[in-house]
Amino acid sequence: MTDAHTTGPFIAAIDQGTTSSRCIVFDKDGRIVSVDQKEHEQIFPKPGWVEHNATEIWENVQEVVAGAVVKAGITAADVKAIGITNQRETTLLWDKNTGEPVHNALVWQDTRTDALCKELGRNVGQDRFRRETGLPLASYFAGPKVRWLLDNVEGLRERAERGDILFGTMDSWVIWNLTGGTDGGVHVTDVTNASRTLLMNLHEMRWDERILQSMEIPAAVLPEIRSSAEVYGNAKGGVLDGVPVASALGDQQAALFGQTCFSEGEAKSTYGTGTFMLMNTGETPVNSYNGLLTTVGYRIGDQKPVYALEGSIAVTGSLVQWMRDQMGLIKSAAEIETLASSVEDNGGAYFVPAFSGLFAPYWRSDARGVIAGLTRYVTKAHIARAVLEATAWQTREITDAMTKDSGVELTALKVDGGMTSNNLLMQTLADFLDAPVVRPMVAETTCLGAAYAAGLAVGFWPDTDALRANWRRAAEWTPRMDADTRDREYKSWLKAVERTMGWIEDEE
Ligand SMILES: Nc1ncnc2c1ncn2[C@@H]1O[C@H](COP(=O)(O)OP(=O)(O)O)[C@@H](O)[C@H]1O
Ligand SMILES: O=P(O)(O)OC[C@H](O)CO
Repeated sequence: MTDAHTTGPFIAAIDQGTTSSRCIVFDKDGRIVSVDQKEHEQIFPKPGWVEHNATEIWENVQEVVAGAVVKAGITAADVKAIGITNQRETTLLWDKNTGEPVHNALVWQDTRTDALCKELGRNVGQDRFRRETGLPLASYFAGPKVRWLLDNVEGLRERAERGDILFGTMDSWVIWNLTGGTDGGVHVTDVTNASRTLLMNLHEMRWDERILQSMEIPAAVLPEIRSSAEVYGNAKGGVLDGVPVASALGDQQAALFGQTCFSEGEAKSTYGTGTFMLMNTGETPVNSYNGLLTTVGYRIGDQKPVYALEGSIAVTGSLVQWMRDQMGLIKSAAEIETLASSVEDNGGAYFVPAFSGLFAPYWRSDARGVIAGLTRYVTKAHIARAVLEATAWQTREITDAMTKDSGVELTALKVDGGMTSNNLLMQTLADFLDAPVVRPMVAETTCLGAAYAAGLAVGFWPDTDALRANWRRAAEWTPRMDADTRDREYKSWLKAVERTMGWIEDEE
């Protein structure tokens, strides 16, 4: 049901995430009117391989859109635009004549392209990729996943070269289906998603022909690159039939937008399955010399693109899930706070969750997880504490790199995402960063950002100043730890990180 104080019209945002798809309906003040959400299966065919069934995902998306619209008690006529946001880099190829995926989607966490990336590094050179795309050559990104599919699904390369196959990250897949699929669906992506493929020239916002050649990817499979806020087409069929599909942003860029980080130097960090900190660097891409990514923050219509520096951490909330599902040490994610709070400190234990190698600032695919400092004294409560500290220390490493690259000292950090409901974690974060941590009223900043971009595209909101006015602080944590303890603990953490490196040998 709609909130008693809200009247239409509304914007609907779809977030196709790593663990679930959700749809949220927002009103003009950026308040949530209704939410619907559904999880999808995580498929682990081999160690290091992670897949999603894209057909299941599209069915879930349709279900949650219908669910959110019904819960809001509205119809398509009340919805001015649909915004899309998505897990980034997750890669799908499908047949444009049948609409059938040719293989499960390869998820961003999947490491099967490690060897391919090493080979590309030797043949083409790391520097070329960094220079043209802003990214290090790593299995995280979409391009190598496309190449793997073309090389490993029988007959696929020929079909792709004939023009029968489409590539997309989840934004493209959802938009294509939403706008009609085999019946005239539009095949597009936005600049933020394209900037995560290792295939887009970051300076010119176009597919890079030389990189496509060296990756052996036919241009015929690629979607058109569009801005993050414009009408791509109208929804065809379903409960939102006829509503303009008016934004697409990778989920982390959407959170930057939803946190209204529209000025240079403003940053946010989102704590979900993984953690991603983005800092707005304005209209110029800033090169990173400290292990961060240079990426597109957003582009509104035909305005200039806005760039960002990003620190990506692969494993944060998923470590809590692992403690729950694989270790059985807690029954719910929230229980980690109770368990960790039952002890004063980590008891000397440090947990570096390098399950998919280490992302920023190291980019080491040969690293694997380590629990260091174990003695008989350590209990499961100390491990729970070390799990939470791992997220906070990894954030600290990224803020250090951001300061070095941008020259901007962190004065406060805007946070969002599922893990921010953990007060102990938020306090630990403020302690380790030695800076205040601030959470906004609407913690669903990813959907909010997609809604804001779609709303700007159709004139629902006039400009970014109107969006800023909606941002309100809900909670703040200030640092309490003394400098000596912080420095000593940080040194121990860094020592534990060293122990993770070089675990995987080349031939593995
Ligand atoms: N109270 C909590 N303490 C620690 N982690 C939590 C808590 N609640 C949820 N999480 C973690 O947050 C993640 C879910 O956050 P969410 O923002 O929905 O993630 P995503 O968008 O990546 O699916 C899960 O990995 C879960 O383990
Ligand atoms: O779906 P999330 O929130 O885990 O986000 C995943 C990121 O976009 C991966 O780059």
